[in-house]
Amino acid sequence: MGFIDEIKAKAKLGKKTIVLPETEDIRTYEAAEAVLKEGTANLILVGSEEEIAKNKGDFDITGAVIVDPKTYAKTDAYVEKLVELREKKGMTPEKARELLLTDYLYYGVMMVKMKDADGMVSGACHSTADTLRPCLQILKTKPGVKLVSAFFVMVVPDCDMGADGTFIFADSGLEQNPDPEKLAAIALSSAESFALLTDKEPIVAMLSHSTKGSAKHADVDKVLEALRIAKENAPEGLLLDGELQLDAAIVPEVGASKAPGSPVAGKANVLVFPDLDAGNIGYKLVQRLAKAEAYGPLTQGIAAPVNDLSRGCSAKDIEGVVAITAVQAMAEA
Ligand SMILES: CC(C)(COP(=O)(O)OP(=O)(O)OC[C@H]1O[C@@H](n2cnc3c(N)ncnc32)[C@H](O)[C@@H]1OP(=O)(O)O)[C@@H](O)C(=O)NCCC(=O)NCCS
Ligand SMILES: CC(=O)OP(=O)(O)O
Repeated sequence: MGFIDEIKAKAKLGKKTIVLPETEDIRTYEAAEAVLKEGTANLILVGSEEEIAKNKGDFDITGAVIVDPKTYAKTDAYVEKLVELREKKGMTPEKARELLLTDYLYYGVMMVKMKDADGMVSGACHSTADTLRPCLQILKTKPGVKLVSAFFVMVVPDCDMGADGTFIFADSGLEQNPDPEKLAAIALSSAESFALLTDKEPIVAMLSHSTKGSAKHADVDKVLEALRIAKENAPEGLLLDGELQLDAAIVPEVGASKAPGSPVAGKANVLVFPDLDAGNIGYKLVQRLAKAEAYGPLTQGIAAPVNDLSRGCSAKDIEGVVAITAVQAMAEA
């Protein structure tokens, strides 16, 4: 079974409830039909009956619960809670009501916050900043984790590197220029995400344009400092090394020649990029040129699972991310 089929099989056992707030986008309905047919999650769609009937085309979404913020019985409770959470940031009851009635992403996040849903998936027609800002503001970081970060699960066809072609790429979606402490936190969260989603041992490479001192630069020093911090905080036995170039990280012969003795070189399956430019460009290169499946940006370190999508995603990508979100929610329970 491939990565996503294994995830779907797990998701079916938990049957979590996932919110899809982007009811203006036809891909939402195509994905919803597939999710409901396969039984990987229960679904909540946010919007009015009329909007949804107009936007859904011929897709069959029987079984999805439709929540209209204007009439839903819990909207007042969401307004009250949002004010309580964001009062110090200037949130008033009037602003909260206006926001929740007009921005379905905020509404969906409040449903997760109030435990009326187990997770949310959006980002097919909203930028990552607009998708993640409500989650960061309302759900916040999980206790004991330094920051929320974003990763992709990449499944590369006909590839014997990584875990038979499956990798995590991080951070490819959120933290623009992580300092060493943040980069270390990204590495440790990514190792946990890999273990959770693949049931395989994470092998973590801190990527750079240098391998073991082959280049000198402040950017290399940043990765080395991140590695030092990550090692200090890592669970015992975690395979983690750097600084490694991409080829040294994933190609066994290159790893053996550039970084002999490294426990990671040549077999890494978790790739930690030095910044978001590298991570975002890197995932899109592999997705578009190697025709890899790319699931994400998935969040980690957040108090409840809310995941993003690329605006270039397909309905199949949404369907996959719904199943992944359900599996993350099962781990939270
Ligand atoms: C996600 C992002 C929008 C957050 O930044 P922002 O909008 O400027 O918002 P702020 O910095 O005001 O942060 C909003 C809240 O989120 C929190 N936050 C921001 N980044 C965070 C992180 N990585 N982890 C945890 N909390 C975070 C802030 O502390 C703040 O909380 P507060 O409002 O309670 O004080 C920003 O990091 C971003 O644009 N990232 C790049 C996204 C992108 O374009 N990716 C490429 C395509 S995938
Ligand atoms: C992840 C990502 O790059 O998102 P988008 O393509 O929507 O900017």
